[in-house]
Amino acid sequence: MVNSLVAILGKRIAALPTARSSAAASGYLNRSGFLFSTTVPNDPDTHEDFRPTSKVEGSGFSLKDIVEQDVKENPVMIYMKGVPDLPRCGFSSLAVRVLNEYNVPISARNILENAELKDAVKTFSHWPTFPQIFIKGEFIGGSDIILDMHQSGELKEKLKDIKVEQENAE
Ligand SMILES: N[C@@H](CCC(=O)N[C@@H](CS)C(=O)NCC(=O)O)C(=O)O
Ligand code: FES
Repeated sequence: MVNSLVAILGKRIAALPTARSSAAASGYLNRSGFLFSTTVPNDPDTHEDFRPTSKVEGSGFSLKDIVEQDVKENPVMIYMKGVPDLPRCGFSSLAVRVLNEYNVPISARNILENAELKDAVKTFSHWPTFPQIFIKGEFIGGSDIILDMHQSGELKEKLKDIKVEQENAE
């Protein structure tokens, strides 16, 4: 699905790459903070090529489609201020620190880089603030909720099978 969408969107989707990280794997983010595969080279020019539109230019895809794909394809997806290695807000930083307690890949987009993406995420989740965390396609909430779930043990339970998938993949 990712590959087919990338093929369809061509260069434009290159400006909306996805980033994956985990406590175990890093070196994943371009400067824009948009999500991209760890195998895609860091391209500092990428974000300058991005011109926000409700439809991704040259395709029938909207930013909502991108968000839908993000949360479907990435078991742990966080929309945040800044990037996991350099959060630009204490709330986003807290959420990343909590998620980094688990051995799971974290995919992220920096909503500070794109106001339309930010609005699209808010509309999609019906949640007004960031960070926003999705696990296995389910909207979880922000930093307060993820911290509560961490402390109660609920997060460990929710991420358990993601960890297993990772271990099996190795
Ligand atoms: N209590 C919230 C804290 C998050 C929060 O209040 N975020 C604010 C400040 S960073 C926000 O995203 N405001 C809306 C905006 O910046 O568009 C949580 O649990 O995530
Ligand atoms: S950017 Fe000010 S509280 Fe998050």
